[in-house]
Amino acid sequence: MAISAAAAAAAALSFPRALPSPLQPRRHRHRRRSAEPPACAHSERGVTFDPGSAFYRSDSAAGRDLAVLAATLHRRAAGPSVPFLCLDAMCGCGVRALRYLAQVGADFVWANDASEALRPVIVGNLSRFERAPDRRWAVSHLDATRLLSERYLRREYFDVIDVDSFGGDAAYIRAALLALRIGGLLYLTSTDWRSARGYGSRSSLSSYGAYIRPVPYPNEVGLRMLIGGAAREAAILGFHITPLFSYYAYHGPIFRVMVQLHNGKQDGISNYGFICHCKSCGQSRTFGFDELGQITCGCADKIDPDSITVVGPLWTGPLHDTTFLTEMLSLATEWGWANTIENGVSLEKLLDTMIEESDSRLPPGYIRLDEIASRAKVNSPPLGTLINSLRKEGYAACRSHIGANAIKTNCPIECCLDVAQEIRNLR
Ligand SMILES: C[S@@+](CC[C@H](N)C(=O)[O-])C[C@H]1O[C@@H](n2cnc3c(N)ncnc32)[C@H](O)[C@@H]1O
Repeated sequence: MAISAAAAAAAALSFPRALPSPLQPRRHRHRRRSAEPPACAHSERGVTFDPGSAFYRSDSAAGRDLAVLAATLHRRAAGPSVPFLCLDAMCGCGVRALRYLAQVGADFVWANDASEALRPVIVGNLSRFERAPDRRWAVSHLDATRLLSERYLRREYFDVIDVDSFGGDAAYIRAALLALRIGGLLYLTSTDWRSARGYGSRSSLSSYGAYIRPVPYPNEVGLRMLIGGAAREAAILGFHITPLFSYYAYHGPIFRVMVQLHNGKQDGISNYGFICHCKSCGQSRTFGFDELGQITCGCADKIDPDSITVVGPLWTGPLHDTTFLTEMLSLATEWGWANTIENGVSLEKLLDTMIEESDSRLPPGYIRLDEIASRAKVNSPPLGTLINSLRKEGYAACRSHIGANAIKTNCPIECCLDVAQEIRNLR
């Protein structure tokens, strides 16, 4: 493919020249903003921009809020001595790049989108916020893999890399991990719901190395497939990752995971294995690689091989980091973002549910109330009552931010059905 003059110029950019001094992050005293936002401006948490002709979904604002909160916490933890660098690898109109600049206070933000036609929109949005000579941003129009690989070869690493492609991000994970600083955050997005729901088992196998078949909690499987793909790529490179949060949004639908990169290969990959769901009894279990030959269900119908569905390998550990999410909620509260409802999402409610889901005692998957009701042959028990009853019995139980009318619990299914029947008998 011919390289345009703009692409060649962007490829030649590097941090030391783009930053005033690589060792002295600027204090951002001279921000220039236009007094008048354009007539067609959109706004997210007070930051105005023009989506122009770019692909832009206002519904995805909550996903961007979560990224900004996480990046800000990471920036605070990194301290001011090292420049904080963000890459929005597929920026569309540049809304994420803009928010990393304006809200995270990054020292430098690189906004890239393969489409050169978007240049006026991206540059317009960023330069309305900050113009030369003080500007802390650069715009390029390269294929994301090429940009990430070039930064890696120049040993110029980012603290946050945001990859928001159409479809799945699998093709970019390895290059993104290479261009990330150790300890840095990688925000991955997938809209590949066909793979997550098991309608494209061969496609999920080639993209994420996971053979996915339909199970009753496909959207959680979609998140676990994405984290598992990142865990496998990190292991290949001699690193490992941990998920800070995982977020499924109904619109799209969209799967987003924020993972942190750590140095050092683990012995094998922790929390990486298989989920087995039994259609006969409704129970799910996880299995590691060394239990592969023993995958079965303890229920009476185990003789029916068709009743068992195995998916994986994928991430079988917690979907989120409790401490990190708790800090995100505090920051959202500090900034006044927590108790507002934007595009139908309350960040407080969402983060509260995610914090509950992060309990390490909870296994993968969730059970829908209608399934409990039909197996227990009772009317659907109220969600809150069922959760409280299970907790009283000593089990971990909570709502799922993924399945609206479902619970996550470590209570075995038969016991869960007994509890549901007791609730109904008491009414
Ligand atoms: C889902 S949109 C990005 C939306 C944007 N991140 C937001 O939050 O509004 C995906 C963008 O990726 C760009 N794109 C697709 N493939 C790319 C590639 N290989 N490298 C760089 N950009 C790419 C498209 O031009 C498109 O603007």
